[in-house]
Amino acid sequence: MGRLSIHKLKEWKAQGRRFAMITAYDYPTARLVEQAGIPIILVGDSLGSVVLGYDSTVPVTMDDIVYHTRAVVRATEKAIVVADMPFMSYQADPNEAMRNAGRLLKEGGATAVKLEGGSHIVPLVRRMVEAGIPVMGHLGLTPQSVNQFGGHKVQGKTPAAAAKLIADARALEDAGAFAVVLETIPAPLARMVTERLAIPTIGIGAGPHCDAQVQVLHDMLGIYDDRRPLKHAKRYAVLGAAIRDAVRAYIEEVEGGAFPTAEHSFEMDEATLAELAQAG
Ligand SMILES: Nc1nc(=O)c2c([nH]1)NC[C@@H]1CN(c3ccc(C(=O)N[C@@H](CCC(=O)O)C(=O)O)cc3)CN21
Ligand SMILES: CC(C)C(=O)C(=O)O
Ligand SMILES: [Mg+2]
Repeated sequence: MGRLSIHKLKEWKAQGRRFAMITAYDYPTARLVEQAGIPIILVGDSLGSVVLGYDSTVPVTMDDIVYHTRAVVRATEKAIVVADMPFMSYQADPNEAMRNAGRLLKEGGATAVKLEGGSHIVPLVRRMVEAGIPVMGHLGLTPQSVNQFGGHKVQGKTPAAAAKLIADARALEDAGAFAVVLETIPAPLARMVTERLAIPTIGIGAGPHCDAQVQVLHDMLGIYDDRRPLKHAKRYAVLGAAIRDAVRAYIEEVEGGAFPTAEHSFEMDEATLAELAQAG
């Protein structure tokens, strides 16, 4: 049967059908999100924050993304798997960018790649699409530029910044991008972009009018229930507390001798045991 086609997404938009994308970085979580019916999985460079413990996405490498993409691809058969191109894997040199994008498809097994940025990456996006590499765009709060922005701040708030974002979105569509992520921008601006494009917009902190939404899995699942929740994220579960409680119960049972019992232990037959005892 194969994976969902990227071309379906434009049809879904035309039909007014909304959809969800979610991040996953490993085999068990990718399996679970596919079983739940997610059509698109993003192997986001947010893995730097949520699984590798960095305080931004800047340190994430090509090798990190390839490694995690392979695990996600092994776990799934239907979902479109999009791999984030990490910081400095496409900004320095277009030829290197092409080879890196190729690696994500050839070695990683991804269906598509995602790049942050607007008009300045449009020629590269066109070249990738012409080479057979499906590209998802990413505008607004592009976390790889956190040091340029001076923090994770709402983008596109001034008339000039909003106009630039709309122009960038159009340029990405013209270059052949199959969808565009809009991150942390005012909801009315995301609505305007959504109305003006034929390709789907995928929002995160971009309001309810986008064609699709994306969330970081670990935020949704409440893995970090001790941190202040990000405004754009909604906790659909509190797995942090559930994991901590389970590990506490395990520690207590080991320390108190309640685990393991016969139920989780293996027997030996009486004859072998007798022979062993005799041998001294
Ligand atoms: N766990 C996690 N979730 C994410 O969505 C995420 C990451 N990590 N790491 C990579 C980037 C960084 N992102 C971030 C990080 C912080 C804010 C933040 O602090 N937002 C403020 C609102 C910003 C404003 O008011 O201008 C907030 O209060 O949530 C937003 C996006 C999004 N991505
Ligand atoms: C938040 C999404 C859009 C992302 O780029 C990531 O998870 O890295
Ligand atoms: Mg990312």
